[in-house]
Amino acid sequence: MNTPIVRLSSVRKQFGSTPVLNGLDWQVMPGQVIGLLGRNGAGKSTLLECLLGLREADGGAVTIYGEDVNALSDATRARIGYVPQKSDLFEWLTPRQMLDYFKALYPRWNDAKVDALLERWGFDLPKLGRAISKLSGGEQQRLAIIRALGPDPELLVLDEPVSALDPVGRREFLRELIDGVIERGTTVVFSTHILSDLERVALDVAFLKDGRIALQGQLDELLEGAHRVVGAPGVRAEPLSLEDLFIEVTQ
Ligand SMILES: Nc1ncnc2c1ncn2[C@@H]1O[C@H](COP(=O)(O)OP(=O)(O)OP(=O)(O)O)[C@@H](O)[C@H]1O
Repeated sequence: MNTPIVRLSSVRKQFGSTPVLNGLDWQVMPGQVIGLLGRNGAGKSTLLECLLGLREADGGAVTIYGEDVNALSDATRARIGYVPQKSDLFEWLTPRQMLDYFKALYPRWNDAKVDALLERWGFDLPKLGRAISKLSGGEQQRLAIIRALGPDPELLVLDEPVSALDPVGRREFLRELIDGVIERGTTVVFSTHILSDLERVALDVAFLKDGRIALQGQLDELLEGAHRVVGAPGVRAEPLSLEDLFIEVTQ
C-alpha cells in the first residue's frame, strides 16, 4: 500500500481566539495533484504554511516523507518546492542573482529547465539584470514559480500561483505544470480561486471549511455524484458544475 507523502493529524491553529484549523486530518498520497479550495479566509494559506512547517501549529502533528515537519532533514527539504501567495523573493537582487543564490542551496538544480522557462516566460537580458522590486507583480510570480521548479521538486506546494498572471501567463503556467511537472509523477498541492484552471489540471480537489477538510475526492467523481434536482420530482437531475459544488460545500 502507498504511504502518504504528507500526513496531518488533528492539526489546530488559531489566531487570537479565532480557530482557523480545527483538528484537521489530511493525507497527500504520492503522485496526487490536489486543488485546495475554500472561501476567502477559510485558512488555505495557514494550512499550507503549517503543512510545510513554516508556521507552527498549536496542536496536532505534521509529517512529510515520514519526518516531523519541525525537524526536516536537509535531504527532505531539498525535495520540496513552494510558491507562497505573497512574494518572498529577495527584491534587491536581480532575477539572475536570486536564482544563483538558490541554486547554491540545492544539491540538485535543473539549469536547462530554469533557462528554458526564463526564455519562454519573457525574461530577456534587460529583465534578468533589473532588481526584482522593479518587476511587475505577474513577472515576480513567474519568477517565484521558476525558483520553486529549479530543484525539480518531488513535492510542489503552490499557494494561489496564478493569481497575478494574465490569461496567457496562466495558460503557460498550466502547460508547464501538466507537461513538466505532473507527468514526472510530482506530487502537487495548490490552492486557487480560478476554478476553470483547476478543472484543467487537478485530479483531486479538497474543500477546506470550518477548519477541516470537509470534502475530498477525484474531481470527475465528485462532479458526477453531485446533482441538482431541477423542476418537479421525477425530472432528470443536472450534474453540478465545480462552481455550484464549491458554493454548496463551502457555504
Ligand atoms: N498572522 C495572522 N494573524 C492574525 N490572523 C491571521 C494571520 N494570518 C491569517 N489570519 C487569519 O486567519 C484566517 C485564515 O487566513 P488564510 O490567509 O489562511 O486564509 P485563505 O483561505 O488563504 O484566504 P484567501 O483565500 O483570502 O487567500 C483569516 O481570517 C485571516 O484573517
